[in-house]
Amino acid sequence: MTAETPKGIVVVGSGAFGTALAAVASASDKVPVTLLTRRESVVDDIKTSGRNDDALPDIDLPQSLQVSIDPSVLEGADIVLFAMPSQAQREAARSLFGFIRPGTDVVICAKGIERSSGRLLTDVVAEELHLHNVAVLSGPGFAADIARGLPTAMAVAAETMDRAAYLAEALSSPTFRLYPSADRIGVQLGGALKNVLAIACGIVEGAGLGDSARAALISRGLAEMSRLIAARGGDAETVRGLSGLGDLVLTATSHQSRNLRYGIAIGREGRARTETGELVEGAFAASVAASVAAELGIEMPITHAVAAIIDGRLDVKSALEQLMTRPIRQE
Ligand SMILES: NC(=O)C1=CN([C@@H]2O[C@H](COP(=O)(O)OP(=O)(O)OC[C@H]3O[C@@H](n4cnc5c(N)ncnc54)[C@H](OP(=O)(O)O)[C@@H]3O)[C@@H](O)[C@H]2O)C=CC1
Ligand SMILES: O=C(CO)COP(=O)(O)O
Repeated sequence: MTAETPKGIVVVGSGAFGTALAAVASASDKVPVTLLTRRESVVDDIKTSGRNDDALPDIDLPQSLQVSIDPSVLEGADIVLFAMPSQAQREAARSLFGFIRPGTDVVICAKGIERSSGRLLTDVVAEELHLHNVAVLSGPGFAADIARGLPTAMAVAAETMDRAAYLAEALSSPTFRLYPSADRIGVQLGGALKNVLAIACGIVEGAGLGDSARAALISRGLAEMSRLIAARGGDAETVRGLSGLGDLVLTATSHQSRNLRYGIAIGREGRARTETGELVEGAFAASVAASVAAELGIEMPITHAVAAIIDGRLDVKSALEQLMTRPIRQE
């Protein structure tokens, strides 16, 4: 482990996850933490009530947490967490480029793939910020649980294991434990693909297809994840970890998950809804993951079925028939 300690952490994005990460990082009082928001109302709420009720209702935030609307706070940070939705990461990086110092550790805290290009978010943000040390934090943990101080463990992957260990040490607290990894591809694709599979599990639940079908989806879904991770140059073993199996089990079974709830609504109605009503990362990831898999010649039948249902090309009944009548293969 490294003896280096950060001087300041800024979390960009005052939604549920950004607020939770800022809360847990400042609760340990190791280093000054600022939540950077775009909304004056969030600054007012946190300063007057000590809460961000829009994002995390009824959760008291640590008094030491600072909040600002001024991007120049980034100039004093050596660790910056990017906690906005996947499809907003490029735009956020572009708009903040002039404020982030060279050498800053930027950590992506979103679960997705760029929809327009199929690229990993670490590559997208590195390109916009002209940085190479862009890391990713992912794994099982609902924002409300993290902010309440319930025990949570996630993975943080960086360019080197040393850098990941430094970030894990800097961002962990007695209730939030980070495991370092050098597999940015595996950790990132695990986080993005588990959302697609959580939608599939929701469809199964909503359509009343039973718990046995859910278990089959989790298991075969993991096989899809590991194939794509390996084909993109990651370590297929990463899928057994927090950002693969861990997060898939959480989001495929907990009704706190927006992806699962979206899938349940589809399963009940028999076809996709055009409006998700809240952020559903898997609805963005499904078709791009299916296209990337097709380009690489990787079989991902569950991902393809979810993409086709969401795009309105297939109803739930036909998707199930297609999946169940595929040629029998060795597991
Ligand atoms: N919620 C959870 O339990 C968890 C979420 N995640 C991941 O975290 C990511 C964010 O999710 P979550 O926090 O739930 O989403 P929310 O919908 O709660 O919040 C998203 C936030 O992103 C901000 N935002 C959007 N675009 C930009 C931008 N260009 N620059 C700065 N801020 C921006 C919005 O700010 P504004 O209000 O100003 O519009 C909003 O506050 C997702 O990828 C999700 O998968 C990961 C683990 C747990
Ligand atoms: O990623 C999450 C928990 O690990 C949050 O899941 P949802 O985005 O489905 O709510």
